[in-house]
Amino acid sequence: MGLIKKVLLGVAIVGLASLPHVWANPYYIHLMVVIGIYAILLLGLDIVVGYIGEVSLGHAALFGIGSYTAGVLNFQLGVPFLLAVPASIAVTAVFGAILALPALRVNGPYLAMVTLAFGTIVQILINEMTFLTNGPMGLSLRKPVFFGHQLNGMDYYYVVLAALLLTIVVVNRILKSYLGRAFEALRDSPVASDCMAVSVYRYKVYAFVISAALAGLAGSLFTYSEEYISPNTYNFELTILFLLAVIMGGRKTRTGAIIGSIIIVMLPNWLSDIELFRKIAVVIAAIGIVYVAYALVSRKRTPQEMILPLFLTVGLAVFAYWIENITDYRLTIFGVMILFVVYYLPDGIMGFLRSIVQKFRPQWIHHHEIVTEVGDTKHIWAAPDHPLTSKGHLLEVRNMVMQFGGLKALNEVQLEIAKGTVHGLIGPNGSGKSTMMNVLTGIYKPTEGEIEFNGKLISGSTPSDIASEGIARTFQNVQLFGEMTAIENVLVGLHHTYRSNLLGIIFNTKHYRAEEHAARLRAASLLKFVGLADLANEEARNLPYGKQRMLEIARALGLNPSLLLLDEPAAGLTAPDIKELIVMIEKIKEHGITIILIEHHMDVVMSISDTVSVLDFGTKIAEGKPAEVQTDEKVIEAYLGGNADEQAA
Ligand SMILES: Nc1ncnc2c1ncn2[C@@H]1O[C@H](COP(=O)(O)OP(=O)(O)OP(=O)(O)O)[C@@H](O)[C@H]1O
Repeated sequence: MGLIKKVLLGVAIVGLASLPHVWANPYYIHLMVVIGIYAILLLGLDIVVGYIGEVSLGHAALFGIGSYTAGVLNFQLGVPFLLAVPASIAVTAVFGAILALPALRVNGPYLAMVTLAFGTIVQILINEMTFLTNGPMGLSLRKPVFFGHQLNGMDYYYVVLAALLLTIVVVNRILKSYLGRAFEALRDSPVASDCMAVSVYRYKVYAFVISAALAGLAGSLFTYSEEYISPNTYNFELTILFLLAVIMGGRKTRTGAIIGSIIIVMLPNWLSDIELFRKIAVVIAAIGIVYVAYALVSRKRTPQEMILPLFLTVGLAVFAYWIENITDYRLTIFGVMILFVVYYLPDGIMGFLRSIVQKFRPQWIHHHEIVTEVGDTKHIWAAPDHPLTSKGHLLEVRNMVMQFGGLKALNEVQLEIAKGTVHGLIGPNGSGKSTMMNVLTGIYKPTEGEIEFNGKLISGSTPSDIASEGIARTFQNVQLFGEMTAIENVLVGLHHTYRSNLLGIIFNTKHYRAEEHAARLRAASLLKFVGLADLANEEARNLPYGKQRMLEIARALGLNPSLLLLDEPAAGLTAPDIKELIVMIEKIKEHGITIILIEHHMDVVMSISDTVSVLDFGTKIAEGKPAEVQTDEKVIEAYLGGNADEQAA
């Protein structure tokens, strides 16, 4: 953490700690407690929404489970606060897992539906299980007692503040660790994550369970704050409110969660005082005018695009002075504000503020964490996780058939790849090369046939299991983790080198720090190997196309593969870059890594391949040394049958 951030954090903590004394009104102290509690939940919800990119409509229910676990334990069994809270966290995490395990097999709208159904069921159960929950009558309890001292509202504020600060530290550590990188990676490119041995499904479930645990913590704190809980609180509206808070605050930021929480707790209050609402509306109109002026002057938006935001913000101010009673319009105003944020601030308030700060910030303040490790040639290579035990070929593909409807993209293909060789795979467009890559890496399940790798049958295994066996790949249409930096992309490739568990990350143990340091050193070395040392801290999506291809190779090497599949690595490269690529492939081979190379640049394939196989219409038509294949009549015919010039270009 930079010095400026540390100072700001220190000031914020001192400010928050002194707030209840400055503002010693019990009503406001209670509001601040609720803000803190919701912020804890939102920090967790952001892991699901912001990081893994899924929508959960079940978080109010998880919040309710946390609340009721603490409530029931205290009310029915007299369990003290310090035991009830961890129990709530654990119970909610278990419910999170029960929800996530089946639900996360589906995506998008289906996941939203499943979580919505979960929310409804939980609310009904709380209502119906009167023997435990007291049904609609609810449960009453008192604030916790610490060492014989009954806490009052102000004491409890400090309990929640401590829980919030602790949550921020824990969430920050998780999101900066290899777990957080896995979450981000699977959102940016699920297929590449799986092929880097980061199972999309498994890490989505982890993210959901961590998020549920935080909902449990928030729920249990809420029970003690309100001293009374009833089923109606944990309804659909609350779930929507939580989602809107994350979206309005801004995803992938801790500050965004706090801003979102302040908005959803305070908005009903702001909207109940007409004078206050008028002041806020004028401020919003002023911000709207400044933003519109800025967007027009910097030519970022057209005047047509700016009409609506100008109309909405200025209209809100006019409306504020026009109405006399605000209560009837509360929901409408809330809706309009949400529309505005969703349309015009898609990255939320924090995203908007950050984009402004980024423009004016000095060079030395960085958005991403800056990596200072310097690459070193001795850290590039590591022994494969699975030593080569098989005496025969490294890879054998037997009678492979891959059928899409009536089309056989691969038809009874046999392929043998000898250890330590570069095996070229060529063929006209649509001949089945990429399909073969996808079958080998488990993205497609073959219709018929077997694949044996290092003496083990891998056909039918999942992509992440196949990657863990030591098969790495690059993609024809580059599949990087766009919002992550170059070094973070390579660190995802090194995911398999971590052994520390969640506790190791949370407590930042020596062992975990050593693992992280070793991985970073190796990632920096791999970047140096592919010529990207200077671009380590650049977001992958901002790299030129040729560099993105190089980054994919570095990321794939991070997996310590025994077999590397390169799918058109020279596409989009300039002539000097292609020369460097050839040298690089030779170096990779020198280190004992076997390579399958799909390439349309014939000069590349022919100069570095030991063996070349040729596919045409899903069938292998020739195989041999490059010189033999080049003069094979069937091959010449296959290429001339297509567009020979185009193919050989
Ligand atoms: N998911 C899919 N669904 C249906 N058809 C597919 C699918 N994937 C590939 N195909 C078809 O299979 C055939 C082989 O495609 P494939 O992409 O493997 O060829 P290729 O040799 O890699 O071509 P290129 O050099 O253009 O990348 C094509 O006819 C393609 O349309």
